[in-house]
This record gives sequence, C-alpha cells and structure tokens, in this order.
Amino acid sequence: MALTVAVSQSCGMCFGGKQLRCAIILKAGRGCRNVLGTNMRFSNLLLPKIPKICSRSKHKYAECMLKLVEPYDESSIPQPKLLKKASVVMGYDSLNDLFKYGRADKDAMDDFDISLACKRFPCITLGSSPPVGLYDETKAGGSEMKSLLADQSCEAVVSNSMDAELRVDRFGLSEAWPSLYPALPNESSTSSEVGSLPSEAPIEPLLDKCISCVPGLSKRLYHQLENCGFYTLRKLLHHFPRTYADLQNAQIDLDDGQYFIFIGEIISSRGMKAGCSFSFLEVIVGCEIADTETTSGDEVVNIDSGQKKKIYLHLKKFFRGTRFTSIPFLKSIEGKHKVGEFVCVSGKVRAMRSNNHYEMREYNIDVLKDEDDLSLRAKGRPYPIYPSKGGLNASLLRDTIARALQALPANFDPVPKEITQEFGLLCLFDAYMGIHQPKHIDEADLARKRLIFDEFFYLQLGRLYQMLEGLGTQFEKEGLLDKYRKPRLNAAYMEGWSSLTKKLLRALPYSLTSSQLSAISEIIWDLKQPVPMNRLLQGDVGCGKTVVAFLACMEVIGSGYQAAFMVPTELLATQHYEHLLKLLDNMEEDEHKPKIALLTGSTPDLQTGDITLVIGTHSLIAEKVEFSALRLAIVDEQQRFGVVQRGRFNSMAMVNSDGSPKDDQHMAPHVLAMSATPIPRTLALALYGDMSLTQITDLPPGRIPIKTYIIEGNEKGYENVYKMMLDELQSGGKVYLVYPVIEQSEQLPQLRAAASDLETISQRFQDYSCGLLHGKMKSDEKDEALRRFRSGETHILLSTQVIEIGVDVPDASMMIVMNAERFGIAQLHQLRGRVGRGVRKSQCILVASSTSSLSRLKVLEKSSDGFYLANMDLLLRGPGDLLGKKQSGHLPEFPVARLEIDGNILQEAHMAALRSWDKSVPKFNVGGTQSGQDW
Ligand SMILES: Nc1ncnc2c1ncn2[C@@H]1O[C@H](COP(=O)(O)OP(=O)(O)OP(=O)(O)O)[C@@H](O)[C@H]1O
Repeated sequence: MALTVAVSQSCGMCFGGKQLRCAIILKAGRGCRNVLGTNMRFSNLLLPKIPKICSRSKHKYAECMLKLVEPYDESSIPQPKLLKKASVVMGYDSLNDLFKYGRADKDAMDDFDISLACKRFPCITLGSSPPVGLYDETKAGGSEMKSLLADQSCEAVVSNSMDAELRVDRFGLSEAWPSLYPALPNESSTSSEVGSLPSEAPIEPLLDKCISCVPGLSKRLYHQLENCGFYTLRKLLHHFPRTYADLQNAQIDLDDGQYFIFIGEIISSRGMKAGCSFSFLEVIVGCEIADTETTSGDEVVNIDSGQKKKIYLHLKKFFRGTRFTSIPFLKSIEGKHKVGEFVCVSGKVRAMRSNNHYEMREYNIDVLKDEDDLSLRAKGRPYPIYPSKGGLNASLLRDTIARALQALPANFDPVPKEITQEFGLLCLFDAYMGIHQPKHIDEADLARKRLIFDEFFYLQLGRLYQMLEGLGTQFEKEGLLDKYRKPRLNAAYMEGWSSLTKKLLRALPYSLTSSQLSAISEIIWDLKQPVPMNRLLQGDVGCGKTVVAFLACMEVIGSGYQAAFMVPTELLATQHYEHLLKLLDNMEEDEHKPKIALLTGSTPDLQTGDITLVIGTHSLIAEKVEFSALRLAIVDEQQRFGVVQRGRFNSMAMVNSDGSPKDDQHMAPHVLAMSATPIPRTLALALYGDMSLTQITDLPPGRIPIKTYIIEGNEKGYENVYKMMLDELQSGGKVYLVYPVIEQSEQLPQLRAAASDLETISQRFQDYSCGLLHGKMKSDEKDEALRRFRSGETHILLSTQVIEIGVDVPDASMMIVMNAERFGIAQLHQLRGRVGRGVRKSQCILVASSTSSLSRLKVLEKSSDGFYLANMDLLLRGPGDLLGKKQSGHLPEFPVARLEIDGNILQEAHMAALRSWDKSVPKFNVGGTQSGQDW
C-alpha cells in the first residue's frame, strides 16, 4: 500500500517527505528489486527527488533515512542506488561511510566534530547547523540554501550560532573579501541540461553543480559517472592524475605503449558513423621524426640535420549512443580540428598494420599558435595518468575532465585575490588546468600547491569559526578577535600570581626550569583575560608539564573558582591525585588549602563549590557532573580525547542543568590541553589549529640521558638482556618489562606476552619480586600493582603499553621492550620516557624480533629528542601511525595534501585564515617553534 502511494505520488507533482520515508522503509526491507513487476526501477523514480527534498529540508529526510535503515545490520542492508545517493546527500562518501561515521556521529557526538565534516568535504560548519557554503556538495539545486546565502550573505553563516551583534560583518569579512561569499547562480542556471554551464561566473557553487552540467555528456555516461561517485563537478575535477608520464620527444624509435610527444600538422579530421549507435572521430596528424633506420644506434639524432621520415598519427575517439551518430554531431566534432593546423599531440602510441602509421586513443592535443610556441611545446609536457574508478577507465575520465575544464569560466575563485597574490598561489581556474593539463611539471606543482592550500585554508577557517562559536558571550568573542589582531608574547610574572600559586611553588621540592617558568607565566596571563584560553601545552616526555598544570589550577582556585583535571586513565588520575596531595601537604599551613577530589565511580558534590579541584577521567564530562564555578579545565594527553570532548567543557559551562543558556556573565572555562606525545608542528596545527601553543623545551636539571640498546631477540640476545637486567636489579634498580600483548596467542606465537611471561621471569629472577599490570585488570588492581612497584615491594613490573602515558615512578631505571618492532617510534620514545625520570642512570633495551626490524629502531639509539623522532615517524609512517588509530580518527583527510611534506602550506593557510578575520591583522609569525605564540 505504502508502495503504491509512494510510486503514484512520485510520478505526480507532490512527492513529500512522508512518501519518501514510506519508500525508504520499503526499499530497505526489500532491497533493489523490481517492485512493480515492470521494467521501471523503483529507485530510478526516487533518485532525482531525494537531493531536492533533502536540500529543501536541510537533510532532515536524509537523517530519517539513517534512522530507518538502522534496524538492519550492515551486512543485510541492501545497497541500492537510492541509499547510496542518500548517503552522499548527507555528505558521506558511501553507504558504508554513512554507517561508519553516521552512527558514530549520532552516538558519540552531540557536538559538532570538525574532523568528521572535513572528512566528508572541506567546508565551514557551525555547530549543529548544516555545513555552509564553500564546499558543500549538497547545494546542487538547493534553492533554499541559495536564497539563504544570497540574501543574507555571510550573516547567515554565523547567525544561528553567534550573537547578533557579532555577525561576520563585524569581522569585516564580507567587506574585506566579498568573493568569499559569492552570489549563487540564478534559478535557471541550476537546470541540469547538458552543457548548461553558464559562461558568466556564477562563482563558487558552480563546482557543486550536478555532473550533468558537463557539456556533451550522454545520459549513459552521466549515469556511469554518478554511479562511480562523480555527483558534482567538483568530484570530477578532484579526480586528480595519479602521476604524469615523462613524455619522450618522438625523435627516436616508437615503441608500442610508450608515451610520446609529437609536433605535426592536421591532415584530416573525420567524424564517422560506424553503426546505428556508434560513431568515432579520427584525426590524422602528419609528423616528421628522425629516421633511425638511416642513422646508426649510437649517433645522437639531430632532426634538423639528419634523415627524416614521415609518420601518421591516427587520433581516435569513440562515441556510443544514437544521438552521436547524427550528421550535425559528426560535423561538429570533426570541425573542431582544422586541416592545416599545427598541433602538439601527446599520449600513448600503438603501431598500426601499415608502416609508419600509429594509433593514439589516449591523447592530448593542443593547437600551436606560432613558431615559439612550437619549439616550446616540443620540449615535452607532462602527460597526466589518471587512476580508473569504478569501471570507468582512465582515458574516459581524462576526456570527461577535459570537457569540464573547457567549460569552466576563468573567474570563479572564492579565495580573495589578496590572499592568492600574497601567498603566490594560482587562481583556482589555473590550478584545475595546471593539475589536469600542465604545460610543464612546475605548473602541476604550483597547481597542487593551490589545491592543498584550499584544503588547509577551509579547515583552518572552519576551526576559527568553531572556536568563536564555542565562546559564550560577545565580550569573549571580541576579546578573542582582539587577541588575534594584536598578537604578542604575554606573560604574567610572579608578582602577579595569586598567593595560592606562589605557595604551591614554594612547596615544590625543586625549582622550575626556565621553560616551565615561562610556560606558567604565559598561562597565568591568559587565565587573567576575560576571554577563555584555548591553549596546548606541549613538551617532551618527563619535562614537567604536570606541575605547570597544577600551578595553573591554583591560580584559578586562588581567585575563587574551580578547576577540573581530566586524564585518559584511572591509573593516571590516581597518580596525579596522590602527587598533588603530597605537594599540598608540603604547603605552608593555611586554612584556605584547596580541597581536591578524585572522581572515580561516585560523583563528588561539586555544586557547593567546596571542592575546588577534581581529577578524573572522561567521566568528568559526564552529564551528571555539575560544577558551580568551573574556570579551568586541564585536558591531559589531549589527543586521546579529541576535539569533541575538549569542546564539552565549553558547552558544560554555558548551559544550566535544565539546558537553558547561562547569562552573559558566565564565561566558558579556560582549556589547557597537554600533550606528551611531541607532535610535529604541522600535525599539531592540523589537529589543533584553533589553539595557542606553549612548548616546554628543556628537561629538569640533573637528568642523565637514557642509554638505549637495540638487541635482536634470539637466544643469545635474550641471555644478554637477562644479564643486564640482573646487574641492574643487583645494583638496586627497578625494571619495567613491556610486552605487546597480554596473553600468548596461537595466531601470533612469535609475540611475547606479559601474563604468560610472569612465571618464566619470576623463576629466573627468584630473588626479586615481580608484578603484573595490564589493561584487562580492574582499576584497583592496577593501582595496587603500580603502588607496589613505586614503593619498591616489587622490583620487576611486567606490563603492556598501559604504562606508556604519564606513569611516573622516578626511581625506575631500566625498561625492556619485547617485540619492539610492534611499536611506533614515537610510542617507544614515550615508553622510554617512563625511565630516567629521577637521578638514577637509566637504560632502555629494545628487543627486536628480527634482524630486518633492527634498522628502523636504530633512530632511537641515536636520538632522544621527541620532536625529532615524531618527525621521523611522521615521514616514515604518516600521521595515522604516529597518532595511532583512535587519535588519527580526529585528523581530517586531505585528498591531495600530505601533512608530512606540506607543512609550510598548512602554515600559510593558517595565516591566511587568521588574516581573513580582519584585513588589518598584522603578520603572524607562525613559523617559529618559540613558545607562547598564537599560531
Ligand atoms: N623543575 C623540575 N626539577 C626537577 N624535577 C622536576 C621538575 N619538574 C618536574 N619534575 C619531576 O619530573 C618528573 C616528571 O614530571 P611530570 O610527570 O610533570 O612530567 P610530564 O611532562 O607530565 O611527563 P609525561 O610526559 O611523562 O607525562 C616528576 O617526577 C616531577 O616531579
């Protein structure tokens, strides 16, 4: 019944959301079947309707689709075009993506997660509002979106998330660079007629037009392209060449399948009908090349002086479809190539039967204007090699892209000219031409730079929007923008610190290093501002970040506020809690000593304001935790939490428990994120482009460098390791043994396992007691195992990588990592940082399973600089491996850019994005690694 309604209405004029939903239910239940028993495919009826409905109702129905298909598990879900298209309408690459990220979105993210949006497409998105503008594919045909943008210009961009008075116009954006907010095309220009690309610039949304706007596209090819995911012009133009063939000048032997470049004259051009629905174009080009038969092989061929021979190139292009057999069509294609014109042809040759005749089916052809042009072209131009996609072969894609390029207007660049000029960027038109049809390899490089710049620029711009949106009041927003306008190194020196902070400082059993001092001065300066701080505190492992964070907490507590300290594991929460208790014990007697709490299973009452500092894991951001006056949130090991959780603190402070917004006086808390994994600057910028950076660059004095050994894990190797271990234990040291897994498994018998090794090690070192620590243990068991190791009750701790982050046992002096090749370089550096934290000389032994893995580990033997090692890891293994699976999930995907090599473009894009807030923003120095810079 529902089906009948859906189908009959879909054929009529009114096809509403309700019907669509019925249809989807049916579709999801039945799969892609011929439901009417006719040849008409149900999904074909629906396909054109979905984008319209979805764009009209801002994805509401697309979201419904997600709900409707939820009951089906991934394997049983039918994969009809309909659902595929729906997922694309929602901004996912495929149905699988929709399930993977769509569900994650729903489950984990009440707040907007920029990384997911960026994964779909670079865009500017504000909070939970639909993505706006620059790279939103869903705009194709979306008339409502059009009017939203066109009528309200950039105001609409921020209206739903920012105070009315602080609309974008106040940022001077629209005034400064109107092209960032281009007019959208007229209604008529959204029609999907073949070849309806308007020549006058309807600017940016042009790229988000349906693929059907590419001139001369047959219906069949249109559907093929759509099925392969090329829904919009942008998708097509972003199908970049895999590489460029090095075209050889055709003055030598022509081998089949080689890429060559020729200069010649068009001899004939014929459009021919070859069947009732099949035609082809054949252009014959005559060229002169050196005759190798008359020159000896060793001779350098000089075309001007040597013997020449004439060859004939048959350039062929095929067309399928009755409309391509019409005489007007054939005449029009053959008329594009004029007999007598000098051309430069490049592509792959195949010898034909007759001598000196060669066929080319994959080619580029350019008309040469004069002699200069002729000699220039003859030097060879890069020939783009495309990857095929979903059954569409490379040459078909090349042709379609070439057609789309021909129809592009030259002036559709949304990035302001000031920016392109300042950063030496090509305009967008030249960039697309340059990447697809470069005249020279340098041009392709420049084009790539521009396209990479765009990826980064929109990401950074999005992050800035997001940051402003995260702020509660207009005052904060103004303050933040002001900070960007007048960047300077700011620090609050000790005289300005609260008395509580100074007391804790005096209670420390050591003096702060100069780096620690400048870090805390900078942080305290920021804490005094009426604008929420958003700062990343970075430093190598063991450099003393925790104490800097404690001092920052004291500063807000001293002013009558609360602080929260969020860490990734309970183990670390307990450790920090005990550490701080000890420091507070050392503090001068004071009736105002801060009351601190450890948030474990039960929630302490934070509403009374009695407890001023709470330390806990992510349970701190649970709904039920309510603070009375939260002013500072410390997020330790922040990349393990990600943007969403970091953002939770902001939203917590801005709404009351009943969900109503707090008044303007209520400032969002300052956020100080700490990272112990030294992240290369580029990566940090991509991940946390919205944060200021403070780096601790030195280690506490008296640290003795850790001696690192790389040993092969054969019988002899292990004997050596055990001997070194015994020596260490006998001299009073404590040893960590780190394993890649908890239990031995049949699948990976070569891996040593912590629990399985406990007995062996206990037997071997009978005079010393052993402990076990791994992630599957209960948290009180873990605490106990660590406590016993710290107190010296156990001398050897067999552990998995749970100890990698933050565990601080200053007198632990030896670390042995089994199957060390299973860990990344940065991870091993972190692990190694668990020793050498006190005054005792420490050693780290990395046991590799095979000779082949030794060389990769050698870098750790040579360097103990975390930033250097992280850079190496980034170069060798890419950002995903450096950050680990979970963390790299927060990293946006860049189709052309590679973070490990394109760092400078990212920094430029960041500067450009900052500059775009205010034309008068002075130059930012984002290149240095000095601490305290807003980047
Ligand atoms: N200025 C200092 N002088 C001497 N010891 C210090 C100093 N600052 C910190 N420490 C000590 O150094 C050790 C490591 O400090 P902390 O745990 O704060 O480092 P971290 O940077 O947080 O390390 P990780 O990256 O491993 O989490 C601790 O035992 C701490 O007490």
